[in-house]
This record gives sequence, C-alpha cells and structure tokens, in this order.
Amino acid sequence: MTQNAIEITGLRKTYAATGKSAAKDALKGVDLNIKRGSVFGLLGPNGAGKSTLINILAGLVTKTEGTVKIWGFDQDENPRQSRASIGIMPQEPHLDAFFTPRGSLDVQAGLYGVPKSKRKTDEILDFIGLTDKADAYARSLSGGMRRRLLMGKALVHTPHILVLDEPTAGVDIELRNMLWANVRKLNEQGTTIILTTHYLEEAQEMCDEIAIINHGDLIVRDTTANLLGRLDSKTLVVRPATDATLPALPDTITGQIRTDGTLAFSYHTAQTSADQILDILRNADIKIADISTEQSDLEDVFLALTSGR
Ligand SMILES: Nc1ncnc2c1ncn2[C@@H]1O[C@H](COP(=O)(O)OP(=O)(O)OP(=O)(O)O)[C@@H](O)[C@H]1O
Repeated sequence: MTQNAIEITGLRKTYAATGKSAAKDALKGVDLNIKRGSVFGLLGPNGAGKSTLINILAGLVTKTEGTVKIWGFDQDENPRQSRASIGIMPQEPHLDAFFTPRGSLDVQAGLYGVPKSKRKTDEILDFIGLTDKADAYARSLSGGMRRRLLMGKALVHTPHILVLDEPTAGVDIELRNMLWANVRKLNEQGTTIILTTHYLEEAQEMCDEIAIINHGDLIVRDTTANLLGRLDSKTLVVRPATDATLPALPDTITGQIRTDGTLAFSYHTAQTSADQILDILRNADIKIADISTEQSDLEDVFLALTSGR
C-alpha cells in the first residue's frame, strides 16, 4: 500500500478559449506526491494554478490530462473511494441561507452517504465551536462562523485528507488561531492536511513540506526547513556605540546603514562567517553596543524563486 496521501502525475489543465479570452494552460504537467500525515503547503502567486489543482482534487474541475490518486485510489478508476478520502474547505462560503449549521452538516453527510447512526454532527459542531448556533439560520451567522461551518462540512465523512483553500484570507486573528488549532488537532489525529495560503509566515509555521507553483509549473517542492536553508543568507545587524559609517567591505558582504542608525551586513553563510564581519568592525574601530542576526524567511525564498519568471 502506498505511503502517499496524494499522487499526481503529468497533470495538465487547459481551460478552453471563450469568446473573449484565449485558451489558458493553468497546469502544464505537474508531478506531485504528498506524504500521508503531513501538513503540506501549496504556494504560488495569484493565477499560478493552485485553485485549479485543488479543484481537480475536489472533483470540481475536470483535468485535461494526467493521473490523480487520492489515498491510493485513482480518481478515474475509483471515483467513489477517492472522493470519500478527501474533504475540501473551499475559499468562498457558499452556504444555503435557510439551512442551520446542524441541517447543513446533515445534508452534507447525506451527500457523502454517511448513515445516520455514524454521523458525528454534535461532535463536529463542538469542534468548530458552533454548538450554540447549531439551530440558527446560516444567514444569521457571522463571516467567521460561516468559515467554521465550511470546515465542519469538509469533515462530515471523516476524510483522511483535508484540503483548505486560503482558509485564513481576510479572517481576524481569533478565528485564524482557532482554525489553525483545529488543523493541528486533526493532523495530530492522523489527518493529512493540504493548504494554500498567501501568508508565507503562516506556511512557514504550519507546514512541514511546501510546493511552489508558478505559471502552471511546479517550480520547487521541499521540506520547509530545506527551503529556508536554500538561500543560506543571513544578515548581521550591529548597533554601534557611537555614530558610525560603513567600513570597506569585500564583495561577499553587502552593507547598509539603516534609518535607525544600525549597520546591516548581509552575507552567505557558505562564504562568510560572522567572525569575519566582527573583525572588519574591530579593525575599523567601530565599538558595538548591540548585535543581532536575521535569517532569511520563506518570503525571501518565494521571491527569489518566482520573481522574473
Ligand atoms: N474557469 C476558468 N476559465 C478560464 N480560465 C481560468 C478559469 N479558472 C482559472 N483560470 C485561469 O487559470 C489560471 C490559474 O488560475 P487559478 O485560479 O488556478 O490560480 P490560483 O493560483 O489559484 O490563483 P489565486 O491565488 O489568485 O486564487 C489563471 O490564469 C486563471 O485566470
């Protein structure tokens, strides 16, 4: 039995031309395996093809070419089992205004063929913090409550894999924390999580592996730790004891005086050590009042990989 939650091979999607726009290759042959039990981040600039990929997993968009296996089930050969293995929390809250959260969860469970005796409606309502609102009409729910209900709906059939498409776009900090706490709990219980987010800090914090898509191509896939290591650039920030100018620097070090008077030195750890910079400062007679380092973050990696492509 495969150890992968998702296996995607040669996935292509071309949206047909319409009267106004030309045909669009949204995915240009993507190969991607996602391990069981991971929290996987799918990143990319606007229009990169992330939603297309997620909608193909969800069975909402028909692929043009390629194979998709979900929990080992080929989407074309075993559509029922592959659909049963995955739950999707979509970006937009499309909720029927006249359903209550309890009603919505029941209808969704019905759609997935979950027998009444196996439904976990109360447990899910508690998990998403909507027990109090269980019987209120959806139209009376706040935006945050609707998002939580979307998460609940994605869980009615206890899927092995939960996909969250931009779950925290435009939500307040309290809701964001709650959603992430829920994601962590589900992952601890064994659910594989796949998410897209525009917040790179969030991806850095939540995901153990990351893939970056750009213009329909998968340009990188690695562990978050390796991705962060890729740039291997560091910045040493020195607050001089008295006003100081930049000392002469070798080509391998870039220096900058920041507006707060600190001196920032960027370098690649493979070429330069912090010690070398401190020696340069000592030789230039610059006394140090304080010192700190800044590591590159996912944002730097992302920009380095996607800019100019
Ligand atoms: N139904 C559609 N018909 C035609 N073109 C489409 C359709 N859906 C998406 N596209 C195009 O396919 C490309 C990929 O879009 P997609 O929505 O997958 O990107 P994305 O990475 O999810 O972007 P965002 O972060 O903005 O949601 C874009 O150029 C988009 O305009």
